[in-house]
Amino acid sequence: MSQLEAKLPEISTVSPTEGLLLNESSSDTSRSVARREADKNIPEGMSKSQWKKLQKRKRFEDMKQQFQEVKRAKRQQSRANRRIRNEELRAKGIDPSTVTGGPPKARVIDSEDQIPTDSSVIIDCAFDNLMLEKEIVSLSNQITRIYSDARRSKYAVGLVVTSFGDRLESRFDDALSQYKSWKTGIDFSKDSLKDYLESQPYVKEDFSNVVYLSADTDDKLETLSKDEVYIIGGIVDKGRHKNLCQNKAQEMGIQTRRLPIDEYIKLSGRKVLATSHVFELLLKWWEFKDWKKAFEAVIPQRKLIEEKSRED
Ligand SMILES: C[S@@+](CC[C@H](N)C(=O)[O-])C[C@H]1O[C@@H](n2cnc3c(N)ncnc32)[C@H](O)[C@@H]1O
Repeated sequence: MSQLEAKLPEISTVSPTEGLLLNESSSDTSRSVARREADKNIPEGMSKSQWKKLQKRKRFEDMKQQFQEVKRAKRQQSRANRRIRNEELRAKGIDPSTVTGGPPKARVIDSEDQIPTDSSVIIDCAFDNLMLEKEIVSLSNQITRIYSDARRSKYAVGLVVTSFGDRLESRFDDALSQYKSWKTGIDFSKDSLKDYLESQPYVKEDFSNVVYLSADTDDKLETLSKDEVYIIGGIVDKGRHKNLCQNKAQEMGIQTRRLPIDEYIKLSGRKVLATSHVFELLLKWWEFKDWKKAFEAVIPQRKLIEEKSRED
């Protein structure tokens, strides 16, 4: 057991929220004394309930930090255990990679190992005011997923989030603040899509090498090409805003393309995919240069049309 775990035995197996509850259910007397003491420090102009909320948030943050430290220590420990186990196996003449030890983990590829595609993907997040709070949370989680997929992918694409601000930025600041240390692999820009595109030397003045992806066009995206910029709408709207990105692209004079979804996904299913799925599909296309294989790798099997019925 690490020194830290010895110090914090009660939180090593609980989440920050549970940790908070656990903390709050400790001795009533000591808690109320501590609270009475804290109440004496209520800043002027702040109500008691605002002060209580602030204190609760502070306790939560402290607990979260302790929880993360324990998790980090556990990770280090399990890495050390694996090293020892591998050395023991090697000493017995066994190649550790041939011995199964749990599910394989996706490797984070060093960007130098990635094959450049010379293409970029922009996640256009200009739709903050059209989303519910829970949809903002969902979008922020999708962007986190996109970042991690981009880092794990064999192929490198330039990745930019435009119109980063408002509630989306607050959500990242409050709950996903580790994003500030993502030094490579993604850029967060406060610029609007138009300003960003106009400031990039690799974007042609007439936007002819830019493609906005939209489910609402008949034109199909046959292949991806180097030197092109692909835009994906950064929005979760559960189908409320049909044609939103299609219309925006048209107004900006940007061509639109749909994924060749009818060919590979059951027609009864929804044809509008989530932002993160579309990004993942683009990465997989670069890997396989084949939409069928890309769809198979990203979309749940039950949604894929069987090869036979497709031929029929
Ligand atoms: C959840 S969808 C947003 C739908 C939104 N109502 C719109 O107007 O695009 C997120 C984004 O993923 C991309 N997307 C989703 N399904 C697509 C498809 N079948 N073909 C091309 N792009 C798609 C689009 O860029 C879209 O803006």
